[in-house]
Amino acid sequence: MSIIKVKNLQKSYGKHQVLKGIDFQAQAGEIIGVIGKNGAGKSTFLEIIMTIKDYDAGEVIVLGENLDGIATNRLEQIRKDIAVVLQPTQFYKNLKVIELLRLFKAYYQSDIDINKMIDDFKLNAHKKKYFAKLSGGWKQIVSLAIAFLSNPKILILDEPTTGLDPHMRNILWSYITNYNKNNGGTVILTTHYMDEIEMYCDKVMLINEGKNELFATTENILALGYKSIHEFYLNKVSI
Ligand SMILES: Nc1ncnc2c1ncn2[C@@H]1O[C@H](COP(=O)(O)OP(=O)(O)OP(=O)(O)O)[C@@H](O)[C@H]1O
Repeated sequence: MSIIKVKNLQKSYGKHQVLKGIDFQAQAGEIIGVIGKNGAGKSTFLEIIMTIKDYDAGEVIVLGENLDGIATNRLEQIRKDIAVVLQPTQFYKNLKVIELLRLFKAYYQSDIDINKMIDDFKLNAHKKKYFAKLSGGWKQIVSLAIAFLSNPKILILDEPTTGLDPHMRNILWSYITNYNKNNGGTVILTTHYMDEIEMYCDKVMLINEGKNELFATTENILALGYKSIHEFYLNKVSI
């Protein structure tokens, strides 16, 4: 089942055209990595499909709805099915972890058991700490737990593991892949870590010079003769 379909997507900031024609598709249950150099337009692309940024031309269909001219009530309906984890945020600085989880459980009217979630995410030692005082890795893990409270059909992650140590990266990825396996949810993320693309993503989209230079499975890329996705990236993208 097609979850997201994007055709010839274009977006400029003033005179600076960032996206010059992106074609993209996500099927239910896929994990898709979006890669490209700093400033390539990855976050812009994610913000458009998470419905918080306008675009200039092209077609964007999310959960069967064309975003162009969509009615507000339908947009709100789509947004309920999308959860987003942006880069570590200080938004919640005055709340403790347990308070945050309770707050968002109430907000999403979630029937998820918070105590089980705290166990699953190994948050027992941290649940009474203020969010602002957690390390970057635990902030990301709490943000991910909050995102899961809405039981989203689509999970969008902007550089979820940037700055995390290898264990924290592993823990975060195990939650993401479990969510994907257990709920059949679709995950779309950006990362600069090519090993993560190779290990965890079904497909990869490379944005280069405003276009999707490639949209393929990781197996297909390696079958082209590259030793790794890292080698592929260095070969395809100039500084
Ligand atoms: N609100 C904005 N107004 C003007 N220019 C913007 C705005 N947001 C992004 N840009 C520019 O658009 C380009 C793409 O930015 P974007 O953040 O989408 O890239 P990115 O691929 O996510 O980069 P990075 O890997 O560094 O996070 C950059 O040149 C950026 O400066």
